[in-house]
Amino acid sequence: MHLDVASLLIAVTLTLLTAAATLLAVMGKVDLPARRAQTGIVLQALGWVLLMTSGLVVPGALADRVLSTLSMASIAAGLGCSAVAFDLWCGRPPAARMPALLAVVMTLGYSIGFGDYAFRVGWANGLLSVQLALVVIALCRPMPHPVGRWRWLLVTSLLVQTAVTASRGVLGAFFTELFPNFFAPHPANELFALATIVTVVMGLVGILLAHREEVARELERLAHTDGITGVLNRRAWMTHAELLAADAHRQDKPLCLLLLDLDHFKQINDTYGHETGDRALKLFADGMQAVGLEHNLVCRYGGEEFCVLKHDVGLAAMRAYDQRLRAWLAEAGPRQLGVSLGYSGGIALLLDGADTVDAMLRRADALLYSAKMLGRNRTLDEETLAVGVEIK
Ligand SMILES: Nc1nc2c(ncn2[C@@H]2O[C@H](COP(=O)(O)OP(=O)(O)OP(=O)(O)O)[C@@H](O)[C@H]2O)c(=O)[nH]1
Repeated sequence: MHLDVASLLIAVTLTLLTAAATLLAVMGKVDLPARRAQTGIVLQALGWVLLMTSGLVVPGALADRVLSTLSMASIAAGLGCSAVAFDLWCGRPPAARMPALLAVVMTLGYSIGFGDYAFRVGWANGLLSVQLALVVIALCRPMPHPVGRWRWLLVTSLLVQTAVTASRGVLGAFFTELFPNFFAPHPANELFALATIVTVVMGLVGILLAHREEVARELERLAHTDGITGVLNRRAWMTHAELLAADAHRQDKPLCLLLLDLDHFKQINDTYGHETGDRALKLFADGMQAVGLEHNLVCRYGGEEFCVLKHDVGLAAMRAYDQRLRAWLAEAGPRQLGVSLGYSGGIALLLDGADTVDAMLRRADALLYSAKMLGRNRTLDEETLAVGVEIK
């Protein structure tokens, strides 16, 4: 079977253009990592179109130099964008500086040394393979969160690309007479074109899988958190709380719950509008987390009610938390919102035996109700209520 290099290179370019068009068409409205991946593949496709066009002009002429240099710049920049996308999908801040620097240095060197064929082929392919190898290393490093098998698909695809690109660099730089031209019939060119088609397809599948995983992670996060305040919603909080209660029973450790309800919240909505009401809810949740120290499981329980659960701490620590929160709100409410925020609360401790989070919530709710009846802006617990004293 005879392989025709020109047709293979056209097939590479078409594959890349198809992959770029597919990513733009099927991903829809996307977040930052997917946008970077789209830009990456579009730039690589553009780079190949420019490379193919450079084959149509007089070799070594100015047009060849300009088209080839732009092509290298586009391919290297595309690789840099893809590297940023992979970092973000892996849950890491993107390390964009090194790929960008390599892309700039490679393009400049290529343009300056264009007249020397051996240099430019060795230089461009050498630095591109370093860029590829760095992406592979980044993908192989331990991840902050579990990632799917798309990682290994991309690693395999990039490793193949690294190997063929590096071999082209070595052949071009040191065995120049055996490797006359990118478009010439040569086994290395045929292998390069075939490997590129295969790796583009693998890369496309890897990118789509990584994007799908990111979307699934985001959906899960949204299902667990409250949209306005960013803290856990009641359902997700209950799941965690029940596990903590089971642990506390097993290890005979304290567990303490505080149920809070903003005072006269309807008035805030009515006076300043719902948007300010929403900002007040967010500020309140921020405060609950800011003063939390450790072991602080916060949720928006519903409407203007919040709940915090602390394990390994008793009544005194929860009372101290309540005081810190009141002090924080007294300062932050007027400053950030122009409104004073007050709340009533009820504290419940996990009791021995078969006590549950549900039962704790019921007890805390009864105390919260008493706090409202006593005039609001106070927190009650079973002890203070029994002796007729309340924290305020
Ligand atoms: N802005 C905003 N308001 C909300 C939200 N959820 C519930 N609310 C409002 O919270 C208010 C709760 O009103 P009430 O149950 O009368 O409670 P309150 O005014 O705080 O009175 P007390 O609890 O008795 O001190 C209602 O006006 C609800 O519309 C929300 O997500 N955003």
